Amino acid sequence: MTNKLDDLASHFQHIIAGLGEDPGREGLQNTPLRAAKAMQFLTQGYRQSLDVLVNDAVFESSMDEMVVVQDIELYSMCEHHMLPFIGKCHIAYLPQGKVLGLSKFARIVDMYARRLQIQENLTREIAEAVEMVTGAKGVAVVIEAQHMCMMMRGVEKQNSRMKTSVMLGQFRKSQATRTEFLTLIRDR
Ligand SMILES: Nc1nc2c(ncn2[C@@H]2O[C@H](COP(=O)(O)OP(=O)(O)OP(=O)(O)O)[C@@H](O)[C@H]2O)c(=O)[nH]1
Ligand SMILES: [Zn+2]
Repeated sequence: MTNKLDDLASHFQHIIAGLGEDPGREGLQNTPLRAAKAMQFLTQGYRQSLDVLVNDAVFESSMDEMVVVQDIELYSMCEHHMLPFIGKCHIAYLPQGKVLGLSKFARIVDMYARRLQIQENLTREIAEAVEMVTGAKGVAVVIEAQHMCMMMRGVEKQNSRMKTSVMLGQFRKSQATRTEFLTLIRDR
């Protein structure tokens, strides 16, 4: 019985042959397995859970001012072309008795980014996860990214960036809160 990795590798072998290459030539002999491992890594978010990832790193705190974690690197793959989109994610929240361990923001970003995504859904999923885990009064997420499917192929535009934002709770209700967040991430 073949395992999932071997199965995936055999599909990559067909892809290589389908591209007109010889999968048996020396430089490509281990490529199907490497590519399969790389794709498994890049989609490991499907096999992770928020509970395990947060690992109870939610701490009681009287902090009730805005917390911002900005410039979290983001590597994802668009669900239309399975090509990378790469950028930065900024997250803010207004704690309500609980704060989240700092590294967990990056882990949450990675869990949702390591799936086939569109940027809009990725932004929303990150915001909703932070809201759920922290029970915050509000959560804001901004993603700025460049899409390889627009750069390397298609319209071939090298300098356009897509910005998406999701504002929940207080960030949605209050213009002042939104402005404070947007000013904080702009002044860098
Ligand atoms: N809104 C959104 N669109 C995306 C994202 N990633 C890729 N796309 C777009 O998805 C669309 C797919 O369009 P199609 O016309 O079906 O595919 P295509 O013929 O390869 O399109 P072109 O890229 O224009 O050549 C394209 O406009 C992509 O730019 C994303 O994260 N969000
Ligand atoms: Zn795409």
